[in-house]
Amino acid sequence: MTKSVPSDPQNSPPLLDFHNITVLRDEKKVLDSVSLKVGAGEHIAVLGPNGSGKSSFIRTITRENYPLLKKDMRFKILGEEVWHVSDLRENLGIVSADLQFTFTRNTTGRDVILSGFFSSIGLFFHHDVTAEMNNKADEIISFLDISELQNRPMRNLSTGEQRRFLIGRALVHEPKALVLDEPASGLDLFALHRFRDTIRKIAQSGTGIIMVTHNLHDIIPEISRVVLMKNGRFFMDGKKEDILTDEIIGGLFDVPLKIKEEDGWYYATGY
Ligand SMILES: Nc1ncnc2c1ncn2[C@@H]1O[C@H](COP(=O)(O)OP(=O)(O)OP(=O)(O)O)[C@@H](O)[C@H]1O
Repeated sequence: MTKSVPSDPQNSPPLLDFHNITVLRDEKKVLDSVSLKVGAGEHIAVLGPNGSGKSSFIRTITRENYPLLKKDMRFKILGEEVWHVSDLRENLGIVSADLQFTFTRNTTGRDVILSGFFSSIGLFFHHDVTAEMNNKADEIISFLDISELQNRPMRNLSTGEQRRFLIGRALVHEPKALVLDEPASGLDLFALHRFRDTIRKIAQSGTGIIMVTHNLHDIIPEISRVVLMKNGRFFMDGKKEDILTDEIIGGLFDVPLKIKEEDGWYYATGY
């Protein structure tokens, strides 16, 4: 059965409440005693260099990674410690390049969106697609402006086009938050522009955003909080304008650089 979670951010439990979480993969600590609380409806970016543990963090949210059991750990999502993965996926819309890779096949874009109702990779004979599901898919397809692409197989769509169908799939359950892993990778300038507009609209509608990235320019103006990650640890967490400075970001990536801000967007230059 689907868990019911209150939708009013003021009265909702935190989206994430992690305390002292350690994850081992082949004896390597990919997350090393991390703690992070993210409020309902909050928009945050986790920024870190290659190999810092960002994807491991996302896989821990999506319960593909499990933390070591410790006495004082907390591992809550939307107020709950224990989740069935399918319930979790209804509450969190996940978009990642990993997921996109699994969908690069003959499934049509529309079926990719509909498969979100069944937490499956594509539609199969036992999936009973109702009129209500089809109506929701139509609504999302119109919101994302992908109606002309909907009947094409995913493998014939560009990276940016595929990404929009994955966002559509993530939206079918009207999730409490979107969880985005390097969401803009592989997009050209036009696709990036469309993608950012879409994520901004979703953020403005009150859906929480948790984005991991190594690119400053993925951080949409709606994201006000930035957490820095290195070597499997979160080592700084604060307001975007306090964190995105020449010294701090230059130190994070070990390269001298200058940060520029324009209309709420941040860019690194001079490296
Ligand atoms: N299964 C595994 N076994 C051993 N080490 C692993 C495993 N998976 C990830 N790692 C290591 O854990 C560290 C964190 O990897 P992760 O993919 O989370 O980093 P990332 O910040 O997402 O990197 P990128 O930006 O390059 O995608 C890396 O050093 C990686 O080599």
